[in-house]
Amino acid sequence: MESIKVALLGFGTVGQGTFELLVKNGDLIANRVGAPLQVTKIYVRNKAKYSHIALPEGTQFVESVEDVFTDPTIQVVVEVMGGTTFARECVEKALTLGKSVVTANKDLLAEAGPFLLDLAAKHKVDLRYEASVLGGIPIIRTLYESLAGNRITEIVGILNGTTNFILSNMTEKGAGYQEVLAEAQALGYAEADPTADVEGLDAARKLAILSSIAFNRRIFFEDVSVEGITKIDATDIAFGKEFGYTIKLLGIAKETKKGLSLNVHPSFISSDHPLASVRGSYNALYVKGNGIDDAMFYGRGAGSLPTGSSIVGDVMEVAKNIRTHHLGALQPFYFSEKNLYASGKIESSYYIRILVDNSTGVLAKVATKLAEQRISVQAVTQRNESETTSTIAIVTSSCPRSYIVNVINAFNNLRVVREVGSVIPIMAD
Ligand SMILES: NC(=O)C1=CN([C@@H]2O[C@H](COP(=O)(O)OP(=O)(O)OC[C@H]3O[C@@H](n4cnc5c(N)ncnc54)[C@H](OP(=O)(O)O)[C@@H]3O)[C@@H](O)[C@H]2O)C=CC1
Ligand SMILES: N[C@@H](CC=O)C(=O)O
Repeated sequence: MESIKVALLGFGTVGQGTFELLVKNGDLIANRVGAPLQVTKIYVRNKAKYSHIALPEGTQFVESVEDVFTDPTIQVVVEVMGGTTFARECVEKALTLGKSVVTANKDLLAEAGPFLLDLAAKHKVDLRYEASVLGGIPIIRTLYESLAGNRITEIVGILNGTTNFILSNMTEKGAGYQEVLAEAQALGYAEADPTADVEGLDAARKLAILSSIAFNRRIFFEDVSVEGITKIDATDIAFGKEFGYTIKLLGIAKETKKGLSLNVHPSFISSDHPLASVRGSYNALYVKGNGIDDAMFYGRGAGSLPTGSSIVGDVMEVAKNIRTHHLGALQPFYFSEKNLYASGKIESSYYIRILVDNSTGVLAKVATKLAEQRISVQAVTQRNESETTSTIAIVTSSCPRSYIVNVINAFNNLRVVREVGSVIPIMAD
């Protein structure tokens, strides 16, 4: 039986996980596809870097990407380099040459996904990207196919493994931010530039990709309002625990009467909420649909083999389509013209932390400012920091974000307030 030839572009964490699975599960994969899959070429910039790796017969490293494009036997190109410039050139070229593409590149998908999907359809080839969102959790195809009969109203998720690993370790072990970030990098969870993880950009890209499918719109990274975890510190985590909350970086896309709102920001959630128990590099997505009601998808959101698992699943689907002449059958369905509601205008309860002078009546002054903005308080706690200062942590009732912006301005003008620290939305159960 003739094998289906595959090329890898890039051989880092994900490239190596993909290759390992294709080799070690080769028999099983061949049986399931109906033909063996063979990686014949792996494009890398510098072969010498990989000289310690013994490749099986029939697989070679190449240092020119043209060796892949000019090889007519290669039908599937797996792009696992990352970035949006060279990677985009390669993906466009492969599709235009009639080669199907599988990629894990959320940066590229969130920037140009709709364009690339149209290009794939035009050239009657497949573009698959399961690995671009939630690592090993099969969510793209689930939304695309299994949940296609639902009108989806909301998706809420922990979409980034690195930040979840950092926040879990800070919460459970009292670990320091920098130390845990370095560990996440060593484990292969973080992006080449981890700013994308900790500033929430990676989660925002994933939310754009998921929302495009769930809400049938062309949604891009720029449509998402983003805030990362860099301002969260141990004090907030400790106060959160006192109030019964756990901190998570959430991606939330919600249909409202005014349109779709898309937000990524740190959020307190009740410690009893199922998302609170999603720890370490695990990710999860909550989906609300008018048929399924609520469903939660959970698993490893990053790492070599989990992400490789999603890539291999996609390569197998493409290979089956090659065998059955069904390439290009999976068309994107962008048909909704609904407006985006200004993201960032989140109505919810909020946690506010302020540093104040230890003067008489300080709590009453703070309460007056809250009342003036029509904000009612659910809980409040005060902790002495020194002889002259203390921290006040407040949990408000649900109110529009604009009320919170106003009260923060008012606090900043209050002489007894030394500093307004964190302001964190609290997700309703
Ligand atoms: N790590 C993870 O858990 C996940 C990653 N992803 C995505 O998968 C993709 C790859 O990530 P990951 O494997 O972690 O990244 P790595 O940095 O580990 O690997 C990237 C590989 O691509 C190569 N590469 C980068 N740029 C070029 C280029 N211009 N020409 C040739 N080779 C290039 C690198 O080569 P060199 O060694 O020469 O730099 C390296 O081999 C990214 O899009 C990432 O966002 C998606 C889900 C999970
Ligand atoms: N850096 C990403 C990798 C997977 O997408 C993450 O931490 O989730």
